[in-house]
Amino acid sequence: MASERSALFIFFGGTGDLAYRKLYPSLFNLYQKGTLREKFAVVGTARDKLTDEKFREKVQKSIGSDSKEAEKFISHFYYEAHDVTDKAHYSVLKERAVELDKKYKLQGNQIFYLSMAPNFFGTVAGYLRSEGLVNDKGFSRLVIEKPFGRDYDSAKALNEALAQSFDEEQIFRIDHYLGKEMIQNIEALRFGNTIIESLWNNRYIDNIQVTLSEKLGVEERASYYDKSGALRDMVQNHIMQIVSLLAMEQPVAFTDSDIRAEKVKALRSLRVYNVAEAATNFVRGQYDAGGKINPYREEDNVPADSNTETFVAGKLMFDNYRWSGTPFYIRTGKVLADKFTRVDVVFKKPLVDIFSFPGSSTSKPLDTNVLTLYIEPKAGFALKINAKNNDQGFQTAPVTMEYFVDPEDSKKTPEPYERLLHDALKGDGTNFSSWQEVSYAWKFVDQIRKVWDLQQPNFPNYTPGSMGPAAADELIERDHRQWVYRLNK
Ligand SMILES: NC(=O)C1=CN([C@@H]2O[C@H](COP(=O)(O)OP(=O)(O)OC[C@H]3O[C@@H](n4cnc5c(N)ncnc54)[C@H](OP(=O)(O)O)[C@@H]3O)[C@@H](O)[C@H]2O)C=CC1
Ligand SMILES: O=C1O[C@H](COP(=O)(O)O)[C@@H](O)[C@H](O)[C@H]1O
Repeated sequence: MASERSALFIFFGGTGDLAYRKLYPSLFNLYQKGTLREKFAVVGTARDKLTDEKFREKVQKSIGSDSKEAEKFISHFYYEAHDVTDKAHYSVLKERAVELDKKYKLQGNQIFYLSMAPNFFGTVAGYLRSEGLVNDKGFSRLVIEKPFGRDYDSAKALNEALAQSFDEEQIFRIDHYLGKEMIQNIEALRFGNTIIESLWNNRYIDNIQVTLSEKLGVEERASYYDKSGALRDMVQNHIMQIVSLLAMEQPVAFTDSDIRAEKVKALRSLRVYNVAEAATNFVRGQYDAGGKINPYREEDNVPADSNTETFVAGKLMFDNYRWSGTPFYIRTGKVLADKFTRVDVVFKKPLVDIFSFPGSSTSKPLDTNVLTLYIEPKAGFALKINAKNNDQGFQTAPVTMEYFVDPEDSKKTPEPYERLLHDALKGDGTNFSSWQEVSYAWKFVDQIRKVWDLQQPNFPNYTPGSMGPAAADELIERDHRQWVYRLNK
């Protein structure tokens, strides 16, 4: 059993899709594992008028269990109809908080989870402080969903608003990719293995490829997505976080402040493109019709002339000693060939290939060594190396050494939101984005956006089930390279 933690959770947006689909089931997992037991309470808030009983019924449905344990868990849930813009009503929340703190012996510990439209984040944070909900008896932490702004300026304004009420150590900016098992494994793999970290630089690595591929379209989130696009939705946060973990130097210690410091240093050395560079190094796409899929422009809540990108590919360059000259290629998109996330680390070939030489028929040229980190759906690593084939003669052939997490063990792997809620309870910010990380990521992404906003895209330009527009292949082929994951044409 895990050690028990005590806290009051107040969810703003407590009746929303994310709360029911991810947050309450994650809390239930923490309950089953003993992190939450007796000393916790949850207040769900939204404008809808629900009784505690009705809310508990909905939570029970969301956790998909009516066991005795589930019943006990749900008895810790309460509901308060609350419009976050109604300043006067925060006193009602405060009364509830005080009452529940006493009832469950919560020692003043509070987690305020903002799971609602981001335009409310500043308002809620301000009223939590001004109306006296934030106390200094225990801890008061603010967990914030994405998106954190829509460009650097709006993110900065939001951060300044939050900073008036909460210190940086109290703010936990969610990036659910940081809660994924194999993303967390990047640090273990790099800093736990001399054979990997000693080669982890521009002398041995030719390029790194990060692919976040989605099979589904925008589904019911189109009204949000159409104002965001893939660059803001996936690149500014998830991809920039993955890239910074891949690029950073070894932290002094495995602590949140040391890791964040190294990620920030890496992001500071990321080359921020000028207009011409941004136009050359980034491509965008929007899906057309294909199979049973309608074109993006015909999705519900998408304008018929939408120029929102549903695909991005780009090349990132770090100007530092470790990475100078080694590109990081990234891509992400909706309705692509499959749902998966992977990182391919492509090593340089030996300077001299003694097994094949012009005119020789003895061996094919050596293949490239590739280390693939499979993030999802399968979790593991594979290393492609050259070996002698099993023959009388002497020919080399690529073979793969691989490790995959056993599917049975995978089922026990905590969901990202479970890990992140657990970390927030512990006060561990390692797997949350710091303001500095967010700000450098926006500064980089803003330059791409600036160029794209000036030019009309030629949309739609890719077929569902493909790996994006032809321009994504051209981007990498121009450098005489190829995507490691590609479809047979
Ligand atoms: N859903 C998802 O898969 C993901 C969501 N996110 C982020 O999580 C956050 C929540 O998303 P999601 O759950 O999908 O959103 P929903 O639209 O499903 O839920 C919004 C919630 O906010 C409440 N709300 C809206 N206006 C007010 C108000 N003035 N006062 C009080 N409550 C209000 C709504 O209830 P009511 O209308 O009754 O007030 C509802 O509970 C967003 O920031 C989103 O970007 C991030 C990643 C994935
Ligand atoms: O943050 C987001 O992520 C999801 C993809 O997450 P995953 O864990 O399923 O890979 C994406 O669909 C969504 O558009 C975006 O907002």
